[in-house]
Order: sequence, then structure tokens, then C-alpha cells
Amino acid sequence: MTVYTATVTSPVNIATLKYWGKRDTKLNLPTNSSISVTLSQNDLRTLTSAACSEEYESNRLFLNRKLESMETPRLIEVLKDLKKLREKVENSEGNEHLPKLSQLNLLIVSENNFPTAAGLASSAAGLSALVKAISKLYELPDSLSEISKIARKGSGSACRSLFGGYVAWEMGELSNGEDSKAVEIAPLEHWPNIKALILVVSAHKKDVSSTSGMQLTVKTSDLFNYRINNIVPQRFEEMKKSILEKDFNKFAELTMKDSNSFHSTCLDSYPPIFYLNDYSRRIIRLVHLINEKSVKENGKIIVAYTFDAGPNAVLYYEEENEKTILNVFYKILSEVTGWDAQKFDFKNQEYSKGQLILSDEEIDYSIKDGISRVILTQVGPGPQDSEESLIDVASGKPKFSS
Ligand SMILES: Nc1ncnc2c1ncn2[C@@H]1O[C@H](COP(=O)(O)OP(=O)(O)OP(=O)(O)O)[C@@H](O)[C@H]1O
Ligand SMILES: C[C@@](O)(CCOP(=O)(O)OP(=O)(O)O)CC(=O)O
Repeated sequence: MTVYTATVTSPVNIATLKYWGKRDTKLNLPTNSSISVTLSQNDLRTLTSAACSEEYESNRLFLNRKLESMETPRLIEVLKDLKKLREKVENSEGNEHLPKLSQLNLLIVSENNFPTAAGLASSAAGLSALVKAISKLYELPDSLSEISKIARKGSGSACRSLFGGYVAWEMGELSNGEDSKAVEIAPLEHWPNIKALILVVSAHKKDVSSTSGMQLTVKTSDLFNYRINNIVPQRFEEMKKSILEKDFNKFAELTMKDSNSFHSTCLDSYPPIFYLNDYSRRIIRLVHLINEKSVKENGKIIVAYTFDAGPNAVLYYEEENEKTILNVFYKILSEVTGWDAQKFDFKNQEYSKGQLILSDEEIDYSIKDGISRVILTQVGPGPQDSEESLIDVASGKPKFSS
């Protein structure tokens, strides 16, 4: 039995300028451009193997060892596009010898090393990994931006995970979506010292999916039109500039404002959508308190929060301020899992010497009741090739099944 396989890993990305709203639900065309930071795959990643063989009787997808349907409208579109590009390769001159992979069924085996559908951008990592693994299997010559248009059809935010570092998704104008693609603003190496502390407020499946939440907002929120027409276009340019200039003050301010603006349109939807909970709000207050102190001391904002369609907080900061920020959060959350001694030398931190940016009275210790886990991570690269296949080439089956 001949089995062709390819394996990749792909990252999560967390938007600093949020995608919220579609102008075309079938093609996943957004109502505004967005910006994100790609996070390191050492901490959060999808590992996906793709295979095709004449022996496969249907397309199958195993996600975290469970068989999932591949007959969803989005996956049908994604596969159709990828097969079309493979056919083009097979039909081009000089390639007559290539196997006709476009005519074979696929087996996809994928694993996320973090909770799926819990507001940790699993769809972005998952769909970008799926598209990248099949592109590798098909040996497609197309650019990452081209491939990002296919990932976009799988899940909008997935298009941004094809690049590392700092990424824009340009909304485009065309009705066929051919200009709605991800592009790199700056690579990881440009601003490598951006770190992220993720506070997992809830790892449960969320109540209102992004897909249906944004549809309700588009239909019912009055604020929404103001956001996409009067706020985002200018913010998009300003945020790109702040990244290119490594201006953390500006980047942080715009990131926090945009998270708040997006959640305002959720609240302005009818009926309202609540993604933030009371712990999220306490974290917001604490971040502003830290920044107020820091601005008083040296004029600098040192940490930014952002929240996706759920209560989890992602805090961005520069490595040089890590001690100051983690000292506060470690003091509150030392009993929560996720503090990695290799990344954060908490035993030697300055708080033990009494050098906290906040006094004990200013710290809201109740935050610890709502946090189940912390993840310490940082900006990272785009999808990577991997040798760690989840499919056994000899049998053509998922490795976990043998
Ligand atoms: N590794 C994967 N391979 C293929 N599909 C995946 C993978 N991981 C997640 N998905 C798809 O993404 C869906 C989860 O997306 P959803 O938007 O509900 O949650 P999320 O991405 O974790 O949260 P958010 O996008 O709000 O941050 C899963 O039900 C599955 O269909
Ligand atoms: C709040 C967000 O995380 C929304 C992400 O929405 P999805 O990309 O999950 O939605 P679909 O395109 O319907 O799959 C903001 C963002 O990532 O930009």
C-alpha cells in the first residue's frame, strides 16, 4: 500500500486588533482588517499529519483521537480549493510523472496540546495546521498569503497563523475574497522580546461561538458600524506603525482599547453577548493599576490585556518588564498550575525583597479564585515541518489506533 504523508505544527495567534463581523459568511470575508501576534509553539501548538492513499475509502479527520466530520461546509470548501491547486500542479507541463494525489481521499490526524474550543484560538492553530499539512503533502508552490485564503475559509482567524511574528489580515474588497489574505507585518526577529502571560479563566467550552456571536453583532449592534467605519481603519494603520517602531506604549494602548471596543459591540448586541466575566474585569482593573504606577514612575505602559470570545486574558509585555509584571501575578496565583521554573525564576523574585510595583493592599487577591491555569509564552514563528508523524506509513492508520 502506498501512503503519502506530511506533518506540520502550527501556532495559535491572538489578535491585538480584533476580527469581529463577516460580510460574507460562506467565504469568511471580514468587515474589518485585523492584526495579531503569533505565539510560540513550544507552549501552544497543533500537530497535524495529512496522508492520502488509494486505499482510503473516504476523507477522515481525527482530532485529539476522535473522529470528526469532514463533511462540514467549511472543510468541503477548504479541501476543494487545495485539491484544485494540486490538480494545477499535476497538469502542468513536465509534471506528468507526479502521482494524482488530487484524486485520492485524505486522512488527517491532529492533536492540540491545549484545550479545544475554549477560547484559546484552537480553530486558528487547527485549521492553519490542516491547510499547511495538506499543502505540504501536495507540494504546492503557492505563497503563504495564497494559502492563507484557503485557511481563512476554514476559520477566519486561521489565516493569520500561517505567519510568525506580527501579522495582518487585510480584509480586501472583492466579493470573491481573492484579496482577503494574511500578510506579515514584521517577523518574529523584528520584535522578539514580546512575551505573553495567558490567564485561563475558564477552560470550558464557550456558550456563544465566535461565528454566531459575530453574526448577531453585525445584525443588531448600532455601535458595530461605528467601530468598523470610524475606529478600525485608523487603528489598523497606527497599530502597524507601533509594531514597526517597536513602540510598546502605543501598541499596548491600542491593544487594550481594541479589546474593549470589540467587547462593547458584544454588549451592544441584542440580546447582549457576555464573554468577559467578573474575573476578566478584575484583571483589567489590575492591569490598569500596574500601568498607572509605572507611568507615574517612568512614563511607560508596561502591560496590555486582550480578550477573545471568552473570559481568558492574554497579557502582552516586553521581556525587560517581566519581573515587575510576573511578581504581581505570581503573588496572586502562585498556587495555580503553569508556572514553569525554567521560564520564571519565581524563587528569586524581587517581591520577596519587598520591591513590588503594587502594595499588598492594592493587589486583588480574589482573582485567584477564578483562574485555573497560567501559560507563560511569547511571540513565535509560523508553521513548522515536523518529523513526528501521527500516521503510520506502513499501515496508513493513525498511530494511536495500532
Ligand atoms: N487541530 C484541529 N484540527 C482541525 N480542526 C480543529 C482543530 N482544533 C480545533 N478545530 C476546530 O475548531 C473548533 C473550535 O473552534 P472555536 O472557535 O469554537 O474555539 P477556539 O478556536 O478554541 O476559540 P476562539 O477562536 O474563540 O479563540 C473545533 O470544534 C474544531 O472544529
Ligand atoms: C474574537 C476573535 O478571536 C474572533 C475569531 O473568530 P474565528 O476566527 O474563530 O471565527 P470564524 O471565522 O467564524 O471561524 C478575534 C480574532 O481572532 O481576531
